[in-house]
Amino acid sequence: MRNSGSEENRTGEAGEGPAGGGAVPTAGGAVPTNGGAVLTNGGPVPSHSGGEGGDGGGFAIVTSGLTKRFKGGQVAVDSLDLAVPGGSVFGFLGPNGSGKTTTIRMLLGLVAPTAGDWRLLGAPMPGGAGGVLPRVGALVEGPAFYPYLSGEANLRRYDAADPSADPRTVSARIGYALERVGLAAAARKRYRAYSLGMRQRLAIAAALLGPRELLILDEPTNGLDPQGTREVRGLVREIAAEGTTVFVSSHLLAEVEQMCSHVAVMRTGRLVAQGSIAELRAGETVRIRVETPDTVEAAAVLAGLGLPEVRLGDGDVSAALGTDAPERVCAALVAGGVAVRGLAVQRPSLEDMFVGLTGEGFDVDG
Ligand SMILES: Nc1ncnc2c1ncn2[C@@H]1O[C@H](COP(=O)(O)OP(=O)(O)OP(=O)(O)O)[C@@H](O)[C@H]1O
Repeated sequence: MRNSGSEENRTGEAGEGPAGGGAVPTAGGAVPTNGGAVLTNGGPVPSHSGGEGGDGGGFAIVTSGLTKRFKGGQVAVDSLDLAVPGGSVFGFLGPNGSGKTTTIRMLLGLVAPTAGDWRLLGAPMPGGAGGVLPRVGALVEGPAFYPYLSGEANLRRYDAADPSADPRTVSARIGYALERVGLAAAARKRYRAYSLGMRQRLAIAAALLGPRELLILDEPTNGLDPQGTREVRGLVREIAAEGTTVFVSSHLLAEVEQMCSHVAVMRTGRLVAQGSIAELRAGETVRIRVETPDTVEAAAVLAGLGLPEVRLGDGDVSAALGTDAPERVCAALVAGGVAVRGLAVQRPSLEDMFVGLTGEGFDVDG
């Protein structure tokens, strides 16, 4: 998402136009169906792609060989095979410029792929867009909000631009969306008086103006202060807990680790890793570290328990824990007369795991 950092300036005074500058309304049926997209076949879509979105029984998004080469030859997305399980909170992780926004724009039919196939909620795209996009809420590049209108009035204007939205139910749907993002009490406040976090929550409300099985959010915390970031992360978790599949891009590893059940990692347009965080963690080495003045004795106890990779430090000893219970290790140390000053179970961070997977560091710039 590119709106949030600079939006503050654009909306500081009562301007005459919407604040999001050039944004495409992407909630539900407002997304162009892109019927004219030319696809070349990058390979068959996996057979497991036919499931429903939010029930956990299938894949909400599947791409096969999805590729975007811009005029001038730059390949922004290179033969991408994604499988986003229904019901997951799927973190789409990658440094700036790695192809996340281009992928999201292709998924929503906002830009035509050069090659490849994709399905949303089981429907082949772009042909199925008319039926599927009303079930998909999206936040990409930020909706255009008028600074001098209230949050509620902005949502009314936004909804009016969606041909699939039923005007008879607009009040109820807006009420629900504002309630859902915690802005009911601020519904009548002017947009320009909203904090950054409130603005972003309003943008998410715009994506929730209908019942959504899939929510696609492009860097929803970009440019937010810590409070706004917490608000948006909490909201994403709540929406996911209600059964909506959430596909959220981010360039922040720690954010994905906190918010997501699954992750895919992009680097210069290519997918370098994909899976559930639990799967990715399955191969990790958990270590136990004991702080003690009795390092030699402690090392002997750990070795006696059969723990591998015992390492002696200055005032501490560590070993690979495997599936052993830390309390058993603690009891053995105490029984062996070791003075235990501290005991810690150390799990590698997601960043450590990606370094292990990709053989290089993750360029975190946030
Ligand atoms: N319309 C375009 N024409 C030419 N090149 C483009 C266009 N849009 C994006 N690119 C290039 O494609 C690459 C991927 O950009 P993209 O915006 O998809 O990455 P990103 O991971 O979303 O990064 P960011 O978080 O900075 O938006 C970049 O090198 C970018 O400069």
